[in-house]
Amino acid sequence: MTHLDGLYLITPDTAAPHDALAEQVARAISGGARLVQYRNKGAGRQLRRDQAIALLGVCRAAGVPLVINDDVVLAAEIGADGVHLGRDDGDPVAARRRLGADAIIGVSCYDDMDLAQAAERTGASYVAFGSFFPSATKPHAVRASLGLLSTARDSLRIPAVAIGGITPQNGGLLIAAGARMLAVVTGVFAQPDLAAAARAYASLFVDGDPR
Ligand SMILES: Cc1ncc(COP(=O)(O)OP(=O)(O)O)c(N)n1
Ligand SMILES: Cc1ncsc1CCOP(=O)(O)O
Ligand SMILES: [Mg+2]
Repeated sequence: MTHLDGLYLITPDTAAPHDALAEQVARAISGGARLVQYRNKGAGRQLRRDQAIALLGVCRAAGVPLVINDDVVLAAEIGADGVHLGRDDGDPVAARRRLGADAIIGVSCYDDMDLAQAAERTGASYVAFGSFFPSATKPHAVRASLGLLSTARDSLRIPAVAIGGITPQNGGLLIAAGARMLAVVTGVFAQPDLAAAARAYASLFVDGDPR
C-alpha cells in the first residue's frame, strides 16, 4: 500500500504543452514531492489527456503515484494510481470499483468531520480538509480550522491532507495539528525554482528527503 505522507503536489490550471508541465513536475519531485495530483479545470479533453499521460511518465520514472482530479474515466484510461473526488465529482465506492483495491481514492471533506467519517467508511485512502488559508487558486473555498486535523488524527485510521494557501512558513502548524500531507499548488508552481520550493515543504516532514 502507498505510504501517504509529505508534500502532495497539485498542478495549476495551465495551457502549457505537456512536456513543459512534465518538466516542472519532475523538478518538484526531485525536491521531494511524494504524491502528484493532475488538476486542470480549464483544459479541454485532448490537452488534459496529453498532460496527464506526460505526468504519468514522469511519476512512474520517479516512483511517485499520480492521482487525477475529478475524472475517474481519465484515471482508468491512462492507468493512473488514483483519483481525487469532491462533493460533486461522483461516488468514491464506484471509483474504487473502477480503479481497483490498490487505487488511491482521495475525498474532499472541506471543514466537515462527518464527511470524513463517511469517506473512511466508504473505503477512501485519505481525506482532505481546507482551505486553511486564503488560496489564490481557489479564492472562494470554504475555510477550515486547525482543530479538524487533530480530531482527524485522533479518530480516523486514514491520513488527513491539508490544502489551501499553504506556505513553508505556515505548513509546520498544520503538520503539528495532525496533517499527514500538505497539498500545494501556488507555493511550488509560482516559484522560480520548483525543486527548491518543493524542498522547503519536504523539509517540514521528519522523513522529507528529496529523491
Ligand atoms: C488534495 C485535494 N484536496 C481538495 C481538493 C478540492 O477538491 P474539490 O472540492 O472537488 O474541488 P476541485 O479541486 O475539483 O476544484 C483537491 N482537488 N485536492
Ligand atoms: C483545490 C483547492 N481546494 C481548496 S483550496 C484549493 C487550492 C489550493 O491551491 P493553493 O496551494 O494555490 O492555495
Ligand atoms: Mg473536484
